[in-house]
Amino acid sequence: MTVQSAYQEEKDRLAMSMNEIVTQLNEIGPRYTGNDFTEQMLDLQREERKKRLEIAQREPYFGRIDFQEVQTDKNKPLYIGKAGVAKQSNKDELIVIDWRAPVASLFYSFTGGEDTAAYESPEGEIEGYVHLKRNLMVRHGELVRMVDSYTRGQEDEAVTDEFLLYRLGENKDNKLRDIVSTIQHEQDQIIRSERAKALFIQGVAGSGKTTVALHRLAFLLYQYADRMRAERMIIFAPNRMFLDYISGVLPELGVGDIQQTTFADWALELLEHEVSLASTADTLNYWFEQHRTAEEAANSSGRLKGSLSFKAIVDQRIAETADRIVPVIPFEPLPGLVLKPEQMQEWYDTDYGEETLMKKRDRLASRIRRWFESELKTRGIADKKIRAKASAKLNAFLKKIPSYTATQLYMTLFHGKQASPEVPKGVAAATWSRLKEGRVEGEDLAPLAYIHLRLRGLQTPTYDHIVIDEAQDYSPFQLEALRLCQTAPSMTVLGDLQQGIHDYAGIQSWKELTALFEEERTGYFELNRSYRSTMEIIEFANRILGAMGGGVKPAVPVFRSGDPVLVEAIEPVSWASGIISTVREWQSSGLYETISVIGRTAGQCEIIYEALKAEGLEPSLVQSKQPEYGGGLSVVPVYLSKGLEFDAVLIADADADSYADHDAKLLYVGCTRALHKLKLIHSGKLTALIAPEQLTTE
Ligand SMILES: Nc1ncnc2c1ncn2[C@@H]1O[C@H](COP(=O)(O)OP(=O)(O)OP(=O)(O)O)[C@@H](O)[C@H]1O
Repeated sequence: MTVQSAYQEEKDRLAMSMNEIVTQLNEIGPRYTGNDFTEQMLDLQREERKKRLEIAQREPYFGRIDFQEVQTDKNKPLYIGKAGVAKQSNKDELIVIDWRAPVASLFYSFTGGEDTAAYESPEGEIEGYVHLKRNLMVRHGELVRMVDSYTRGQEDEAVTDEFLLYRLGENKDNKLRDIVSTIQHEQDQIIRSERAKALFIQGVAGSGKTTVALHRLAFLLYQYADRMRAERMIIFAPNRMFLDYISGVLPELGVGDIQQTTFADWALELLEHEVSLASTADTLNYWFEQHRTAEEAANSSGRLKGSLSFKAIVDQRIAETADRIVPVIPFEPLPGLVLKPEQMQEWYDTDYGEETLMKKRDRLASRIRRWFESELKTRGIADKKIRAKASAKLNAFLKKIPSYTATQLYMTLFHGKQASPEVPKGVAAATWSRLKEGRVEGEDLAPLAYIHLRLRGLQTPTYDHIVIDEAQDYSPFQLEALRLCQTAPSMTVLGDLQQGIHDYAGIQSWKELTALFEEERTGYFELNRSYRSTMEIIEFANRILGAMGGGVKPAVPVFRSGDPVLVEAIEPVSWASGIISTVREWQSSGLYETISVIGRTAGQCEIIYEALKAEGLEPSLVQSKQPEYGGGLSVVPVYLSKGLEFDAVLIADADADSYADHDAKLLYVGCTRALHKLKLIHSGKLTALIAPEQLTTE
């Protein structure tokens, strides 16, 4: 078949598909507004279907794979799209196959060659031959691009990356996008991994971790539709701006209603805002606005409070409290009327089985009260004075049964008779003085959430699946708290140790987190290919990490070449004008949609922001509490740039003063935000993290 006839064939097929989709859409009637429950349910189903069809209408499919099962001689073209569509007249005939369907996995897993390929169907493995793998790009109902990445019998039998490279070369706006049309095999394996596991993903910068996790949620909801619900899934991300940045992906995949939050917001809500959080900006200022040493990070109170040894201290305190719940002395409200401790113990042990500690405590107290009322009634005690005296005794007795909120129990660790000797005095004093005023630091939230869950449990249903992004910044204790929110682990935990810039709170090795789960319930994947940046940028960034040592695996770039990375010395007096002229040049080139000037500190970013604004360049300044990221031209402190990406990045201060030897991860994060263009300027001595041979100038 010639290219022209193949193109015509695809155009005809597209016209047929669009026609079918539009017809089906038009047949969906208006919304039902009455009170009939069955009709309401049917209306919801119709709405669901409408949403899927609208997704299909925007882009019916993006790929085609021709597959011939070994037992047959029929070679079937399968069209893969974001939402499956069956023919109205024959529901068994799929005009579009949902990308999450088992057979669609062939589109992602097939890497070329004449051998048979296979996919797992509910009936077992299906084997066959792939004849064609074709990428199709449809925009506004028109076929705009067609690339064959594999044709059986042609000389080069490996699947080519041409379409992927085309997609990677595109500019980015202010939102992360879905990647269904170009999911790579190693990413697909993670997306389609089984549900009942804690999956850990170590992925280099730009390897698609965030994107993959979001696609995995969409896959799980499709594959386990009978067991998992979007509203019982939750995503933890580092800050609200990041949540805004990723907010477009799930709706585009037809998934809504998944909770998206930060650990701090989640914990504060769980604690019913019993405490308030000292400003996160203060914490960031403390760690990033001045130089801090690795020793300071290692000895930080955050590391201590996130550790399993601190959890052991908390567990011990909970156990001591549990031991004190059932009274060891008899209750005697009236002479001769005795409730024995053995009886209370029996109620406690047998009647309230799996309840949480404080719920058991409350039930025991109610049971004692009921016993008291019924005994008084049986004995016919009506004398008001006697009753009042007995009631006073009851209240005094019940008061002695310990009752705590999470904060109250936590506070006992730091002050007073029961203070833990294992908590260093300075940490105890600082924590206590904050707690007294109802304030906590981020580091207190994991223990508090954990205590709350042990004392009172989760008010909402347990989570079917938990996603934790940037998990290298999580402590083992945080994960232990989240573990209590599930009946069995089903998690996707992703991060990059090389970007672990919050080392005053996070982990040093994945083992610290994986060890919390049974081995057979744990999966570990590595993503080493980086899709975001050009080869030049990745190679440059890898050298920075080389200076860090520690045997970290370098990122492997996709073969996408771009401009060389520029490092430019500039006179201090020309620093601001240098930044302005670079931004102007990039803007006027028309090549880049998103441009970021990345500074080392928030203070420096403010200066840059003002300078750009004075020139009428309309930048936005990214700050720690920001709820949204607007794209365009932005000025970002390096420690807030994590997770984001920009077409062009200017590192504004690559000086030795700004980036000392132990700041390699910070500089690495900054550089790996760039897709196509990276430039670094320095007005003082260049940071030693950049080797002399890395220097290229325009
Ligand atoms: N298979 C793919 N096809 C096309 N683009 C991809 C693919 N995988 C990743 N990308 C793109 O690479 C970029 C980085 O993805 P993402 O932000 O998910 O990576 P990450 O590993 O979370 O990065 P980081 O840790 O640096 O924040 C995004 O623009 C994403 O769309």
